[in-house]
Amino acid sequence: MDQSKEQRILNSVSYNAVKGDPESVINCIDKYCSQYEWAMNVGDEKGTILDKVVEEADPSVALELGTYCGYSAIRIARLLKPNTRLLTIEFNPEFASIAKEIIEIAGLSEKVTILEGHSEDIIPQLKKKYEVETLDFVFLDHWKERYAPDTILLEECGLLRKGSILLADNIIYPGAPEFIKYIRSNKRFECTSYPSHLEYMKVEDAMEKAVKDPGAAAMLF
Ligand SMILES: Nc1ncc2ncn(CCCCCNC(=O)c3cc(-c4ccc(F)cc4)cc(O)c3O)c2n1
Ligand SMILES: [Mg+2]
Repeated sequence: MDQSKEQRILNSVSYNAVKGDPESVINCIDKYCSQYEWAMNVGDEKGTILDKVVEEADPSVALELGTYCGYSAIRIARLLKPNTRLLTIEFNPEFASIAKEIIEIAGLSEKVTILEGHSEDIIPQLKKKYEVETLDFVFLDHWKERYAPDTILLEECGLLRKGSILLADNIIYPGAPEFIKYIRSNKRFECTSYPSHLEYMKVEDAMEKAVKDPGAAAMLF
């Protein structure tokens, strides 16, 4: 049976990356996907935006929707403080198991929990089954048509607090028009657009940050 592209990415990381060094895993995946096979990792240009927003959020509990090979999970988890955690949801079992191995090579298995399933099924379980109170940071990188309904679901499940930060990938390409319409017209969120490029390509793309009730936190003091 021929290997999948994701298996070939794992082979490259396993052979070339320095065990326990997240930066070397990130660089290895970016090198492989720009030189040999394109893959839908957030990449280094948008990854730098992700890094800055994660540092701004300084989350105790972070959620990622759409793990894929674990590239963005590693970018997020390498910036997390001790005793903080990232939960990441992936429904494709092959991707979930490849991501688990790549996250292990990066030495970040303690900080990252991969939850296998559909976001719409797992989000309602986060409070009770995964002992989440509220989410400080959410990275949306799964089905683009699920960005808006899952943001509403996170709200309905009481998982967002004043100051929770959402960051969404692929606002231009493939695009998430319903999400943009929803989030920019919702007075509870303050939105910022970060123009960039599609991973490993010269195609325009962007990320959207949405902070819930930003002013409210400031008004308390
Ligand atoms: N509900 C639920 N719950 C849990 C889940 N886990 C996985 N999924 C499904 C996720 C399926 C992959 C999502 N990501 C993308 O589709 C994506 C695509 C491109 C792209 C593609 C072709 C081009 F020519 C150009 C650009 C680039 C990106 O950066 C992308 O992120 C889930 N869904
Ligand atoms: Mg993406």
